[in-house]
Amino acid sequence: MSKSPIHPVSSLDRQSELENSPAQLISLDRVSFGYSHKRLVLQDLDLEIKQGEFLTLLGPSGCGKSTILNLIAGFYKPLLGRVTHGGEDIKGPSARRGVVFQSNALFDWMTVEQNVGFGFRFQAVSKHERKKRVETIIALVGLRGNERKYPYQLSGGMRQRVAVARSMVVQPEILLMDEPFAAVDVQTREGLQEELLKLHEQVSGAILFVTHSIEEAVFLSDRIVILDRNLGGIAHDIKIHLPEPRYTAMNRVSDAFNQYRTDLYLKMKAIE
Ligand SMILES: Nc1ncnc2c1ncn2[C@@H]1O[C@H](COP(=O)(O)OP(=O)(O)OP(=O)(O)O)[C@@H](O)[C@H]1O
Repeated sequence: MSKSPIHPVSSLDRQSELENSPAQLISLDRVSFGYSHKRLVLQDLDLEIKQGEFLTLLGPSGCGKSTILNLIAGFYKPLLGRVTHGGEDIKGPSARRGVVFQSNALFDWMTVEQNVGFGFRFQAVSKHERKKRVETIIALVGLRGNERKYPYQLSGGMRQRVAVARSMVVQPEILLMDEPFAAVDVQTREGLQEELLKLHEQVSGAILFVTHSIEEAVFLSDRIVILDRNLGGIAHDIKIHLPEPRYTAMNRVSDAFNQYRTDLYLKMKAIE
């Protein structure tokens, strides 16, 4: 991604910045939700996401991670309680909230830059501004030089970068990512994680990330929430303090990383 200088910030600075920020971006307030009358997936759930925060949802299969993401995206409405963005009820999808899934449909007949530019479909942005923003985001996700390629000419990792760029080009206040790197090989996945952290440093949005991987969650997040299927809610809410810049390889092997991993593994085992 971009080679612009990144100023190292200590993890304490980053965490205290988030702690001192009064700005709650997204709020789930006593939310209950179920797909049928027989079972509530979420029960009386409270969750807040701050501006700029990188929050990951972890938990056993079926605990409701994607459901929370879809409620915030505006694809579903809560049965009870409120889901708000900047204090206003979320009534449907909005460009203020970008969504990236495990596999994203790119338009096969459009080039990379046309696919990315498609993010503007609901926005009144001048042609000049569009072009500038498409160029910038393509550089940020490491796709410079591939602007004229078609999806069939790209690897799986590159296609995911296009999907991320398309969601971010409209500068959403939060990016909702549902297992976005689950379908790519391990090495590509590590590269994408590092690039996402750099992107997150350079654009001022929050990220809500869903994954099954404890390692991925620890490497990426400011905060991890573990959901418990039986509670229909939050079992643990953990702040992650790792040295900045977060994307360095050391952060995958340090003692602090291993301690978080062990702690989260045991917590997950206890609720499975
Ligand atoms: N469209 C749907 N219709 C009916 N039930 C659904 C639907 N989507 C999800 N569910 C059920 O709701 C529960 C929560 O699903 P959800 O996908 O939110 O969990 P998850 O934690 O993201 O799971 P996974 O880790 O397996 O992706 C599961 O029991 C699932 O089977």
